[in-house]
Amino acid sequence: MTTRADWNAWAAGRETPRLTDWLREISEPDWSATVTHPLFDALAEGRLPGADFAAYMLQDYGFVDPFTALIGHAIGRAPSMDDRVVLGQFMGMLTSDENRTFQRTFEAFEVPAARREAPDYLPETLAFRALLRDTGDRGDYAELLAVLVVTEWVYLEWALRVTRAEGLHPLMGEWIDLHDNPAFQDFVAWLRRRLDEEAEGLDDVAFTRMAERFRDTVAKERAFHDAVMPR
Ligand SMILES: Cc1ncc(CO)c(N)n1
Repeated sequence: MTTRADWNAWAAGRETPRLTDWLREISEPDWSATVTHPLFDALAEGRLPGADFAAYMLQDYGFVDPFTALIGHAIGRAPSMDDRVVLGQFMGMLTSDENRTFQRTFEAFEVPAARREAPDYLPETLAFRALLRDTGDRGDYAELLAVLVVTEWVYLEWALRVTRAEGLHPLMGEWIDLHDNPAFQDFVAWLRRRLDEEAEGLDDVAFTRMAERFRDTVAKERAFHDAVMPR
């Protein structure tokens, strides 16, 4: 399912095959389950209680920490200054605007300092953190890109998909804005293009490792959002 031969067979039957389209397809049904997750509809339609939004954001901040480190690894392992510039600019946004959205959310919904400092991470959050750390420590550049393509493309897709309620809480609106704005769309397009390119030069073992990493990341996305969905 994840070999270069599988990809070649898939590509042979298509006019304009893209590696990242194939990766997405072999990651079903988890991909679509994440993009269409009811958590995002509840959030956008103003049906997610503030305390549940804050609880989700607290778990997600546990994602963002090793995710930021992973981008650092990607900047270090990138083959060119061009790539470092794009990744560095994304890192800048993440550690300024996005980081402040988290801080303001914790303040607005009165997450106690003790919970912010020592969050009770769900098993699914811990599993995602472990994947991000492992990829950051051991992954080659294509694997790092695979994780980035999943995490950012999935967020772009749900953010473009949802319908916002009028009078939505500004912080929930901000969370959507961070993931559907034109600069973010450009970044996701760049990530996809770079992974499409980098995969061409991989040997068979590295290719499968990259594709497995992509599928595993999608599975982690689905499990994380299932776990943070209030029931
Ligand atoms: C779990 C998760 N995946 C992706 C993103 C987007 O970076 C996020 N904030 N959280």
